Amino acid sequence: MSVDSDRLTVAFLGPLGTYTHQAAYSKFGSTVQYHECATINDVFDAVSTGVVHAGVVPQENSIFGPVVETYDALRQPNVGFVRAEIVLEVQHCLLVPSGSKREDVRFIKSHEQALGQCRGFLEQNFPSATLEKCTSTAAAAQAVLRTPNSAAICSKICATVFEGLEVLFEGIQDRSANCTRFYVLSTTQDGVLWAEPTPTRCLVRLSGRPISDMLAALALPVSRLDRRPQLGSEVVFLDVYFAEVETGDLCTIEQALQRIEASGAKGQLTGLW
Ligand SMILES: O=C(O)C(=O)C[C@]1(C(=O)O)C=C[C@@H](O)C=C1
Repeated sequence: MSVDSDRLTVAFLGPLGTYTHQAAYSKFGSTVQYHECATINDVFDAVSTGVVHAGVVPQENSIFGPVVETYDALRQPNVGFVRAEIVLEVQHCLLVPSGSKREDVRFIKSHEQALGQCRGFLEQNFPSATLEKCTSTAAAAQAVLRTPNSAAICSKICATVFEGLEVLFEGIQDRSANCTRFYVLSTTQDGVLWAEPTPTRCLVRLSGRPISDMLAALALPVSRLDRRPQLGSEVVFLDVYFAEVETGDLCTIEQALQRIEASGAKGQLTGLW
């Protein structure tokens, strides 16, 4: 779908102030129209139903690893097609209602990923606090304003977005270098204005045969491999694999997909960027 950038609509995991929002802004800037979603699944829904032209979802963090909700969504056919990636540096802060002190904090809220990235800090500084998962870091910041004795792990930006919050600790993730990688989705593979003109990488979803057989049939350089349990199967430990492959050449990819089908497995191109 080819549209002018001022008419382009981009879904992201909201509310304003999430890292996903910052990642989306770093790619699309101020001219597009942003569409805030409450969950990662809602971003996939907005993309697959054509409500928006593009969607941004977190895919992997350098401390805590793959974002499970994103891979779970990618197991289904036609949920969106990856057309770009964004890498964002993530420096987490602990935000509290203005005037609160460290000893007031009994509940710490955040996205599961951010809680995981700050595990060491939390164990050391707040060993008896109750950790509460929220749909995003900015949703956690919003919730802190309604919940006494709570704090949120989120971006410093949330102290500006939501009035009444202040930064108690800064740079609290377990390693100072911390990056999250995001996938940018479009509804289909075709005609995307913002996609790379010459792709160098693709994402292939593989299922149905042992992974060693499927990789042998693929016979292309794989730079990362993720797996999740297969949906709707009665067989235990049957997985769907996601291979990032180091080629953007459609003819080469098509031939690899034919080899995979011939081996009795299923292969679907799920991204090209
Ligand atoms: O909650 C947010 O701010 C998000 O954008 C989600 C998310 C994630 O799921 O990985 C993104 C980046 C950070 O690593 C932590 C959380």
